[in-house]
Amino acid sequence: MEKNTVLLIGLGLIGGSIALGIKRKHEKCRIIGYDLNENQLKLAETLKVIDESSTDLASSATEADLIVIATPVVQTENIIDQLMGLQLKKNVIITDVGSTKKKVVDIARNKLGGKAVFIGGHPMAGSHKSGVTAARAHLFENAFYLLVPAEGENSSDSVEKLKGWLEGTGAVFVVMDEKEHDRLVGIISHFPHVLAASLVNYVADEDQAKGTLSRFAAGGFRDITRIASSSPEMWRDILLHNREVLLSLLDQWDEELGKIKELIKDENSQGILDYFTRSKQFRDRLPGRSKGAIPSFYDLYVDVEDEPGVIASITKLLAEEKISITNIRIIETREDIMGVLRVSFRSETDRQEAQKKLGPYYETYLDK
Ligand SMILES: NC(=O)C1=CN([C@@H]2O[C@H](COP(=O)(O)OP(=O)(O)OC[C@H]3O[C@@H](n4cnc5c(N)ncnc54)[C@H](O)[C@@H]3O)[C@@H](O)[C@H]2O)C=CC1
Ligand SMILES: O=C(O)C(=O)Cc1ccc(O)cc1
Repeated sequence: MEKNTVLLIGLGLIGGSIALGIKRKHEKCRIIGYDLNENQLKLAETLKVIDESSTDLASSATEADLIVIATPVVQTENIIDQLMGLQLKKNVIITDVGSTKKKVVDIARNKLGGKAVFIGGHPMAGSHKSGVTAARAHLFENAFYLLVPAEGENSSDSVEKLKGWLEGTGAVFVVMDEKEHDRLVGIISHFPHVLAASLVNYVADEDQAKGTLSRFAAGGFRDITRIASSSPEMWRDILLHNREVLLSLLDQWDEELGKIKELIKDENSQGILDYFTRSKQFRDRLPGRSKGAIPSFYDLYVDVEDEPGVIASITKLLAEEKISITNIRIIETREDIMGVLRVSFRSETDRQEAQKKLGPYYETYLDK
């Protein structure tokens, strides 16, 4: 039987993770990678994220049964344009992974017109890291994966086929239309990135003279600005694509800030308390790591004394149980005595076992 062929265009964090996810359930398929950046392409092959690399997009596309476009969203528009002029396989499915859907799906609908089935895709997990070295097969485990078929309900067979291809990602698929998609992710993902960047830039401007603010920047500031370390190019493209939604959210935001401004001005103690209580209640009820837009990293926080050998002691305990660590980092020093170590695992089971093993020796907790 002929081997199914997948073409992955753009081998960064997301493209690489999709390739690894596809291989989990389709071991025999052939994954061809294409990337404008030769280094990423070579790395992807060396790391066995893809089976072979291509420098000829056109000829690889004509061999593919599935084409996944995993480039920044403005590039995705150009790539659909290029694919349009080619003689593609009859039943090829084209999908993307971009954070915005309206522009891309509109273009696909107008340009591909029956030549191929286009189903927009958006895995709702990721990281502030870029590049194929950060790619992980489990990156999307239990995360929502939004699907936006260009042909609406007419493409339900193809949607099932695509879900089959992507089954190994472990994601939870939800189908919606492009308008609903862009508003939803505009609110819960794009807008928070704008706020994080603006907060950091504000502090940076204020900090210029003395450099004291960043020295004292506490956990809260770090927590809500982590995503400001994401790729500027990727976020530029997202803002250009989701312009209308973001402009309307910024207007509404003025109103929201106006409310708390009034409460402070009026020294309205009860009002301020209610404001924070309401937000705490909503935040506390958000789904945990099992589902949602928060990336599925399995982190365990460990209180440790800031002294030599502490990391070695923890890794030794975990090694005794053969629990693999994917990352380990000291994230905070408290009063120069205690530190918080964040240890990341591959799965929820590993995290639970680690907590059990470290429990008798260290105080551990799941959320910082
Ligand atoms: N980073 C994240 O957390 C998430 C990103 N996304 C979406 O995934 C897409 C990719 O993002 P990342 O993987 O994070 O970026 P990345 O920067 O890690 O990878 C993008 C890759 O695309 C390549 N590329 C750019 N233009 C190209 C072109 N015209 N032809 C071929 N290759 C090209 C780059 O060389 C790079 O290797 C973006 O559209 C983004 O909106 C979706 C969910 C999460
Ligand atoms: O790391 C984070 O907090 C993210 O926000 C990841 C992310 C980035 C872009 C997306 O379209 C979806 C998820």
